[in-house]
Amino acid sequence: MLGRRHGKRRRTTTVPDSGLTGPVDIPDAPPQDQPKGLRERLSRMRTAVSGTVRGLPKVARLTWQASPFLTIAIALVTLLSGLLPTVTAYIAKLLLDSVVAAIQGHGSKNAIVQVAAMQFGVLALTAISSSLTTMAQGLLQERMTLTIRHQVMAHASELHLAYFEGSTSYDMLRQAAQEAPTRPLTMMTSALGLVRTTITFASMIALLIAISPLLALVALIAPIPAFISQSKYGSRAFWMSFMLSPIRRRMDYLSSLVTTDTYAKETKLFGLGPYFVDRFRKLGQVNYERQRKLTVNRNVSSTSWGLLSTFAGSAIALYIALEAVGGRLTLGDLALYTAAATSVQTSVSGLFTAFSGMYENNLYIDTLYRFLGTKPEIVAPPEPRSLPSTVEGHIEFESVSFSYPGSDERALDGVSFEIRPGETVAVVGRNGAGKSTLFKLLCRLYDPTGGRILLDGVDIREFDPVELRRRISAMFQDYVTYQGTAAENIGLGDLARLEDRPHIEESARRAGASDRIEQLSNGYDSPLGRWFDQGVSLSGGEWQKIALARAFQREAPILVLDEPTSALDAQAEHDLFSRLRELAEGRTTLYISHRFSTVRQAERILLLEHGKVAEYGTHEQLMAAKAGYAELFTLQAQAYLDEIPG
Ligand SMILES: Nc1ncnc2c1ncn2[C@@H]1O[C@H](COP(=O)(O)OP(=O)(O)OP(=O)(O)O)[C@@H](O)[C@H]1O
Repeated sequence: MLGRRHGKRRRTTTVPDSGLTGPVDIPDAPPQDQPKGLRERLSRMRTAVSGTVRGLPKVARLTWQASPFLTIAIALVTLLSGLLPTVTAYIAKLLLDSVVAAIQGHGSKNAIVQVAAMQFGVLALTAISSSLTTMAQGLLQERMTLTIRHQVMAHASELHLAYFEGSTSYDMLRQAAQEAPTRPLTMMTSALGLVRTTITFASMIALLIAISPLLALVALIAPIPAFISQSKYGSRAFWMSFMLSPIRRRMDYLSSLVTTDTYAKETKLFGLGPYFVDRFRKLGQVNYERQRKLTVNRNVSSTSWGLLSTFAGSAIALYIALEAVGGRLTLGDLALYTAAATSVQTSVSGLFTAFSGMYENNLYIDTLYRFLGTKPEIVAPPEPRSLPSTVEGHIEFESVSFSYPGSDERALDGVSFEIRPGETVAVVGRNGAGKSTLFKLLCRLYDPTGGRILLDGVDIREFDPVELRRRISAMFQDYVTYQGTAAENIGLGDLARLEDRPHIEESARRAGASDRIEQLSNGYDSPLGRWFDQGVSLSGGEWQKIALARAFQREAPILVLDEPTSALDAQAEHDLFSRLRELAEGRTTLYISHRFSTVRQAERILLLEHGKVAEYGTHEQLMAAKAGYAELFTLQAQAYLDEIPG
């Protein structure tokens, strides 16, 4: 599954899908994707700004939902800390001026002490506000992560199966679950950082204007070259990260092939380890080279342009120094300007960094909201029909067709048949004939693209899907092996009886799992799976019996089993089918099997071929018809009979 998904994601690049073979490089950015001139860069920036600004209210709402108190605290502290650098610089100027005045004999020590006390106050406030910010951010992060993970889980549990099976939506879900929980706070912090820097910036400029409007203007203009270079490389960095993400994904995949227990057996068997490691190394090298070029270019460029700004700053500092010597400005003004010019310069680059961080985080948050905005496709109708607790189990398929989302092929094509209440039907057919699909439609994991399915004469879409599924006990081919105790593994089949031990033991007995469970050191309380220190590793067949027991745990009027004995030994299979008669008593039962010895025990047999019903009837009828079923049956029987002497 993992492999298939990784494959599908990579259509946008020229690299072969899986990354397991082929060139280990990524193409250069196509020219149309790189902004050409300053105007285009500015227009891109405008789009980015408006998108990001639109994202802000959502983030603010999320933060507020997580904790109104902490949100207010962070906002207040941010506003305060935006003013502090300006106040600090201004106090430094006052201190210097009062020292000079005292030296020149027309000031008092008292004034110096007063300014020094003020300076202490501001510095203390700076320290307190910074530690308050750290604390509030830490707490808010915890609460927001919890809130968002909770929302993602709750929403994912509502979504239809098809959502989980598409590669694009899978990507979205993965991002929403893994990346998004930390992003809103980072975005909020960046936004507040932006506000703080803007306040510092504006107040510094105001201070400078008070000294000299010309100086304020120069201080504003000086950082522009650095800003332009930042913007150029900033957008390249986004682009690069987009281009590199397929490479990173492939690296993750290769790494998981070598480090995950489920793959380890085969990796060793085929001697694939060194090959995968080598591919990983080569991809890593490409990744690093691209990053290195960008990082070096970005830094060389921003340093050179930055030097220009530094030069302008120094020239003005010199001008002020000369003005101070001439007595037109004070020494304090000189100190203030130097502090302000530096601060304005760092503010400009701070503004950019904060904004580019916000832009990136907003992309993740956008994904989160797109995910949370995805509507579940299989929902209850506005006024669902009520289902009696004991449905009869009369099932009818009426010209049912179905294609999987994104596929043109019909997995089911005009399928019509009827199962009488309490009847047992075996569904047979070659691989890919549509058997499992039929079961998925019956459980309403998908809706037919054509035709309808009736339960006791009512279209199943008229029921609440949750209610409908309560009437069905099912086991699919790819059943889950829960990392939990044996009792939990079975109990999860019916939440209402999760802790009903006698019932769980009875379900295990029905599935033929009880003997093995009772042998375990802690019986039903033994942990199964490798997550536990003393977890028991069961064999494939033993796990299948547990999964069967889980299906039997729910005593529903319809029983649906997809290859229930594929991993069972001959004896266990025989025992199960002997018991199935008793288990199927009074229930409509459908099972898929490739073993004709078990298939013939069903009351009726449905043969599917290429998504269509080819034959439907009793074993005797289908054998007498001497068509597809008879052929398959004879083929399998022959293989055994040939071996029987005489
Ligand atoms: N999740 C899916 N998305 C897209 N196509 C699918 C999906 N699951 C199955 N298919 C396609 O639908 C067709 C029918 O598959 P289905 O699983 O119903 O076959 P089956 O008869 O149960 O086969 P098998 O005996 O191998 O279990 C196949 O061609 C398969 O490729």
